[in-house]
Amino acid sequence: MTTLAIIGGTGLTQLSDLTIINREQLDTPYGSPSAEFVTGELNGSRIIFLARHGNPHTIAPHKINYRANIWGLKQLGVEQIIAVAAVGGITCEMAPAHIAIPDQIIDYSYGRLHTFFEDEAVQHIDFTYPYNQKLRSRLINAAATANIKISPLGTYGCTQGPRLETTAEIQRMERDGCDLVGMTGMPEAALAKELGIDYAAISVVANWAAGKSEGEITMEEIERHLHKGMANTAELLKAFVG
Ligand SMILES: CSC[C@H]1O[C@H](OP(=O)(O)O)[C@H](O)[C@@H]1O
Ligand code: HPA
Repeated sequence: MTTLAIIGGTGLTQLSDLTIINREQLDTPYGSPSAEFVTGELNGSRIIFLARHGNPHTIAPHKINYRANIWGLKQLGVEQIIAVAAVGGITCEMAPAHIAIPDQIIDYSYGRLHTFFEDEAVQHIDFTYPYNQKLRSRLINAAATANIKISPLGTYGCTQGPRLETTAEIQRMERDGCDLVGMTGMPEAALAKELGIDYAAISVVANWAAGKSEGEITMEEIERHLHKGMANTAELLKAFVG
């Protein structure tokens, strides 16, 4: 049986529907992962859960030890990852609380430890399709089963954070072709690909990106929209594993 992991981000530090079987703290050659790896049953299926920012949420996006997280999951035999990430919505379909299954990435982050291939013979992985197409299709089908409206495509732009973007930055990202903006999609997706783990993402829109609505972005609106978006995400995940 394929071992599936779910990585939770902002608004998803734990899966409330998970029946916990085991919690494991791991060390890796790359240092400590963000949190303990939680094994449990979700809708009758065995999964491993990891809180990307720690539990409680204390690790900023640029401080996450992405290599330790992905290495730890590989050590536990994980072959597939569904990553859940809060995002800002850039294009008009990506309204707050909406869910998208992105198909492309543009990486604007910098200075992150972003590869496992440093000290040995250089390896260049193919990254034409950063997200696994079969996992994406399964997520899209699961959304239909659970009757949740989603966008089946979208380009995710990964910024450095932790600050949010300026209006001009978002305008430039839109010209580049980004539909969504977040801070953690990279190097997470590329590291999974380097280790041969199938990876797909659920992007949950927390707010209109900077300059796409009146005024400034508030944490209050982010929390409100995420509350709704994460309730749908929980249903989507149950349909996906069920
Ligand atoms: C204002 S919330 C920003 C925070 O939320 C996202 O986290 P994650 O991708 O782990 O859900 C975003 O990337 C930022 O880290
Ligand atoms: O507006 C945003 N920008 C970057 N990351 C985010 N995560 C949630 N909202 C945002």
